[in-house]
Amino acid sequence: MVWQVWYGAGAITNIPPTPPTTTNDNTNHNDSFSGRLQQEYSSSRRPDIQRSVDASKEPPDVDCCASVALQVSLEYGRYLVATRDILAGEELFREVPLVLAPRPVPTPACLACLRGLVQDWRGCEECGAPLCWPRCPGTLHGVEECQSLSSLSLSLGNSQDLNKLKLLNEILTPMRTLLVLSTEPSLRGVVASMQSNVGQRRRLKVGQETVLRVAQTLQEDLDVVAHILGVFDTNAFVMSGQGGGVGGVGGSGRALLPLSALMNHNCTPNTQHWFQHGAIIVRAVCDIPRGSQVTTSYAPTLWGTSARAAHLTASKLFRCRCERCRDPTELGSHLSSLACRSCKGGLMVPPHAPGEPWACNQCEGTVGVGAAEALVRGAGAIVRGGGGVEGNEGDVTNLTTTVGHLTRVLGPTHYVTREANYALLLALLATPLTDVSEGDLLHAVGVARDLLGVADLVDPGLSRFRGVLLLELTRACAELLRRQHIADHVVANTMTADVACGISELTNTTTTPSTTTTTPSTTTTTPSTTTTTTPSTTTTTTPPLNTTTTPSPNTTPTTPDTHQLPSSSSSSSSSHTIRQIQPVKKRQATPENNYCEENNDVCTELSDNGYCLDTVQKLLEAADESEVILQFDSRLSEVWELKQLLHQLQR
Ligand SMILES: C[S@@+](CC[C@H](N)C(=O)[O-])C[C@H]1O[C@@H](n2cnc3c(N)ncnc32)[C@H](O)[C@@H]1O
Repeated sequence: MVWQVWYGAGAITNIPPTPPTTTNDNTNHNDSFSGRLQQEYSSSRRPDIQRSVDASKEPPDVDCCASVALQVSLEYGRYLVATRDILAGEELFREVPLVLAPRPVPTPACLACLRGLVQDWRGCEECGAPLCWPRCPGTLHGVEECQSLSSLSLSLGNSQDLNKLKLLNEILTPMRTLLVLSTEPSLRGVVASMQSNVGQRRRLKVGQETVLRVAQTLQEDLDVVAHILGVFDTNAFVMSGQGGGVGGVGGSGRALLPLSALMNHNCTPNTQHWFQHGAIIVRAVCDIPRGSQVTTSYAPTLWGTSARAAHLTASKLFRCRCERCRDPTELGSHLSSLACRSCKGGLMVPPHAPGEPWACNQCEGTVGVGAAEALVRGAGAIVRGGGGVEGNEGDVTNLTTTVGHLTRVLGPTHYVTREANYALLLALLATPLTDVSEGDLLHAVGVARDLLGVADLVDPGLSRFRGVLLLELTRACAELLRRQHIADHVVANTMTADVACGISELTNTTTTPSTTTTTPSTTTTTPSTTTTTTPSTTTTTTPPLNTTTTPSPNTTPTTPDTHQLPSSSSSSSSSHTIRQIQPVKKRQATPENNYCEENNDVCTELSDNGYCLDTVQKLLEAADESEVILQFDSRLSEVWELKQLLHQLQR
């Protein structure tokens, strides 16, 4: 049974409070609504604290879900565990947001649908706040909010003042939360119990200026505002318009999802989430044994350990100690390792203990921390520079050059190189594949295979990253197959090793592929990965390129990417035309005319169109898998197009 949480009707109100992670704050109760909320918030953090910690020994008490239950520990706070053996692909629950608010950025978003606006936006006739058009069908900008904003006299009227826009987006988070709680008082306990890390934030001065500014503007209690802003920064999910996001309109904002927020972090998570029809859908990506934590990743899974740690300590104020973080090789993916300068092919692996030198895994070479960090910082300039990744997500030429630079500076396995390679893969296959050169298709096959190897290690199972990679690999292979056959080039021994390898890779993505990819445009040495399990993530956002893990004290943690899996947000293409398969003369499969050599077998059966049925079948199986993974994804239609093409080849 899938647990659905729809607030306002049968909402959960029995979530125990957060265990103590901070000392108590000064409280200053009064009779105002905010005072009452603060009172509940404070009481939930005092007498109940001990109880909630003791409750960790009790059976889980989230009562309405058959699959997950709540547990509490001093190390992790509250977290969800599986109450039974859960299978990969099972949906765990769906939840609609309690509150949806724009991201606290200095750019205008329509307050009704949260769609980003170009500079020339229209103001709401009543309060002047940004709307995409006066009758936007989005439902988020209600009468009460409009009245509250009018009373604040922010004089927004089509403002280009970035500070004003930022302030507006900032105040909307507490304003909307307080409005929801005033109409649904039963939910106050839920919000009050959510972890806000408010004590640590105050000590570290994280976001304190924002708290002050927002509290003053709203004339609300400082502690209440601090709690709500802390709750959002600690718990909110970025909800994007993909799949009919906000208000059914398609904007993107921060969503407060109290149940989903109980999933703790792991750098190799066992769930994945999507947004569809305004709700989050949480699904297992791999089997989750009974009693295990149900986890998500708060940082892009493709990022290296230091980048993830910097993000987690700055925005979520904790240090992750998962298996991947403790392993300098990152489960064999070597996403943080650097190319050794002393030997060919060796990798400089980060030390176990901070401050120790990095050591080559093949020769005796070592490099000091300072030099290693300088190399990574240098890569930042490449990524952000004129021809880098940022702003050039779709530019094959620039990305090819960037990948070359990064491969030389950092090595082929480093996460920054692989992120650039991922961007390149998407760019290569973004145009209709019939227009992509054979060389680029072959290169895409090599990159996709390499990244699938990484995914197998750090983001395995039915993760979106893996789904997208499977889709791209299968699309490229299907096009190569179709094209080679049409061109009548496919005879014994003429098929290139890359195509053979690419197609055979589809049949078994856990087999470590050969390490060299011959690229027509560039030559990339694909890193060999030592392990064989699956998965992936994707981000086109440039990760932090420093290795420090200290939170910067004076900055508001950027939660925009809270809980956002490395999303290959750039969907690589919107429409792919499927060409009618050209009739080709039927050939007989013989050892001399054998285009199934990649399977180490003679092609025994051909379709009426002359395609090897074995190969098409394997491509179809890979497409089926990506269909399961991308079931809720905006790229699902591309999987269907691919399958349509493969069915044509099969006939
Ligand atoms: C979204 S909340 C998760 C629910 C939270 N544990 C609670 O009790 O409400 C995020 C916070 O949980 C804690 N947390 C999450 N994952 C963790 C992990 N792997 N190790 C330690 N703390 C973790 C951190 O304090 C983090 O700021």
